[in-house]
Amino acid sequence: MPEEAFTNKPIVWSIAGSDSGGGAGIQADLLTFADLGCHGCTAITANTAQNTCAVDSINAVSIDVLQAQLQALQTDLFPAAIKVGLLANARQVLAVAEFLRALRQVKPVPVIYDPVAVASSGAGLTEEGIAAPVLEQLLPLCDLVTPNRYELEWLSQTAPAGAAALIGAARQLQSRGCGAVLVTGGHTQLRPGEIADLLWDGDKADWLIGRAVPGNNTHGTGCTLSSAIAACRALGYPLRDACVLGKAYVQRGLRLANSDRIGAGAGPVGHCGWPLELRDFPEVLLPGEDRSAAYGLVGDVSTQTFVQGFAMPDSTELGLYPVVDSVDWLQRLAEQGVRTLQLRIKHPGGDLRAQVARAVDIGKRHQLRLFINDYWQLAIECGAYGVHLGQGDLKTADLAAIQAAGLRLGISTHGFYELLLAYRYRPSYLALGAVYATGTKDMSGQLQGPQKLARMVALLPDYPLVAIGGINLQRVAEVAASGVGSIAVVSAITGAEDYVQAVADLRTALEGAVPAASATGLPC
Ligand SMILES: Cc1ncc(COP(=O)(O)OP(=O)(O)O)c(N)n1
Ligand SMILES: Cc1ncsc1CCOP(=O)(O)O
Ligand SMILES: [Mg+2]
Repeated sequence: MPEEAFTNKPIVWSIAGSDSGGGAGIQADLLTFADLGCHGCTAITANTAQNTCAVDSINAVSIDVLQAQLQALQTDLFPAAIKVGLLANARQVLAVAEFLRALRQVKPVPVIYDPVAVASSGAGLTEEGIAAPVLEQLLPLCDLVTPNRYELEWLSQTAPAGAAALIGAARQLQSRGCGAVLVTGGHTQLRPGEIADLLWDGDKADWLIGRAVPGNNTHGTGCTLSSAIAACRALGYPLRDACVLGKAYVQRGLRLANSDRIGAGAGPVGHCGWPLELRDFPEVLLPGEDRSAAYGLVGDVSTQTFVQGFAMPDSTELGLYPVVDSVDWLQRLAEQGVRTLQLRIKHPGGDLRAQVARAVDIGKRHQLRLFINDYWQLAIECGAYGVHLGQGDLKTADLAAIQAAGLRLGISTHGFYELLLAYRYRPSYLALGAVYATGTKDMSGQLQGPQKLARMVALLPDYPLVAIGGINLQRVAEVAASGVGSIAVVSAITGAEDYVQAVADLRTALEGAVPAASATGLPC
């Protein structure tokens, strides 16, 4: 392996207990960090004696020993994210909170807290009386808290029955000062066969619905989930993407470890590498779905009818896809033989309807796959080939009308969560971006880079996918290595000195490019 493979790994800490059985606690955390490409460090809070059947003893370390570990790490191995797990007593909670508060002054770091209080075997893992210091001192320092149903009851002091009550309890817990709450669904099936995690970020409730995996190898799922989320935050994934990836990682571990026989009790969940298969990823529950009621979303703000399945393009490979702001540009590029095009008018002047009608006419004459950005009503009225919508538009556009009119639908996505959300509609294509920074549109906070792009493309290898954002001739090969079937460009064509040459060069580069398994940045 080349030397660079060992450098630049983000450092993630686990402040948690040791599981002598090797299935949970820091043992699971370290396996997870390594699996996801991070370097794990530990500050051990307790040296538990346990196996797959029972927890025999907890054995908390002293505050001095805990602080010594944290100090040693801080001076040399500053973290990119921290996972906090088992804290054995109130003194440890206070010591960790004090340390995290001071660390925050040096540099803010994402903190993911898995409030381990009860093992899956039912054994209590902490002393009584830690809820108050957790709520008052620790919670406000956490970006995400990941309770299971029992831990949610413990911390919210409620016994939520049903989905709506779970949302209420999650909201209440988040209001104590943490950034977000992810309630894991392993102990409650709101619908048969579905294991749904609830993410409340202070703004919005999201249900991430996974399929139940039969089997007994569930030990360490909570630890693994929270450490996978911490690893993904350290790798630069935003919170929602990190939650989706963490859940997929656990799902993969449950699926692949299913046949393992380790110990006589609940065996350890597997640690089986980066999730690259769609079947391990959760579905994002969408407004208007039939099953919304089971997830407590009855009476929600949405008045949308949920529809799935839009007319598909004639090919999954849409090729070079220029996005232009005028009918004249459409005409010029159609004459160059470009087949996929988008009219994206951001500063309308003159008669918009007439422009869309002219564009549709050019599209028909040249047999274009012509998508109209934003103006979906005009696109329907003028009989366009398709429309392109952003994530925000999904809340307001009449998707049922677009589907009924037979128009194709392309949807913008920025990361794993939005990709999974948009895929639920089964649109005609999914756009992934912004791959690189671009002067055309402010995409700060939404940049993916070629490696994340490749990891997303891997989920949908046979679906029409479009990469967009900062793509130019020099970058085509790197983008195409992801396996994406189309690249959308604005300035690489409309800002070129010679657009005819630019079109020819981009097409040649795209046609000559080859998908590469190494584009995911993972061992092949
Ligand atoms: C192919 C393609 N992908 C993404 C976009 C961006 O669309 P949207 O999110 O609607 O943002 P605006 O283009 O409206 O600024 C796109 N236009 N085309
Ligand atoms: C519209 C849009 N959506 C995401 S990035 C982008 C702009 C792409 O423009 P360019 O190809 O010039 O970077
Ligand atoms: Mg738009």
